[in-house]
Amino acid sequence: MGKIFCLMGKSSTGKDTIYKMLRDEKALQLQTIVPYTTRPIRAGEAEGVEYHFIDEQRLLKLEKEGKVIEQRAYDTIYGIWRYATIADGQVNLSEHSYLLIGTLAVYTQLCAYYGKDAIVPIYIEVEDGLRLQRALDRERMQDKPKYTELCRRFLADDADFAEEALEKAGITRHFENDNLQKTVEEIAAFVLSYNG
Ligand SMILES: Nc1ncnc2c1ncn2[C@@H]1O[C@H](COP(=O)(O)OP(=O)(O)OP(=O)(O)O)[C@@H](O)[C@H]1O
Repeated sequence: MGKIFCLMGKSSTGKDTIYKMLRDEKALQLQTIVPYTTRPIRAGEAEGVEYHFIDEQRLLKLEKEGKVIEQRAYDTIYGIWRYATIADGQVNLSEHSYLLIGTLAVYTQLCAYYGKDAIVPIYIEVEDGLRLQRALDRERMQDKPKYTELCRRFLADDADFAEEALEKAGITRHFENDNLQKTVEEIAAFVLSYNG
């Protein structure tokens, strides 16, 4: 039986970077799940690649049809953006294992939908000062840096990933992302211990 490996961590801990490296590591044979969002499509993104871009009405319809596995809403300075994983036939755990990036709430909802045994948490951690530095460096490279949003997310992180909440969810193992190559190797070995 396959697993869904759920990468989690505060903002700028390297989830996206690590996700791409694990996804591209052929030996791990991890499939991806395209999530859905109501946020506007960004330059460089394509429908069905990073996300399926849908509007609120479509999401509501999917919800009524019982197809929403998990969803979350972010009250951004641009309005409410929703993100969701939808039961649209992408996941077949009898054939494959999957990799996705989630929040603690996503992890909990996935456990409720698929059963705790099917979901493996991978919690990534970076010391706060270093993490803020990486966030700032990344933002500064954008055409229009959004420092207010960066600060909002940084402050929200503590509540989203409170230590008690992690413990309550049974997430005890933490992967420190101090050295990218080493961290990815560690996580890859962890994934292989399930799949191998
Ligand atoms: N081990 C590392 N050493 C140095 N820089 C790193 C390391 N891992 C990731 N980074 C850099 O840190 C920044 C944040 O990484 P990334 O965008 O992957 O994080 P994220 O957790 O997906 O962030 P967010 O949740 O905010 O979208 C990027 O610029 C990335 O290149």
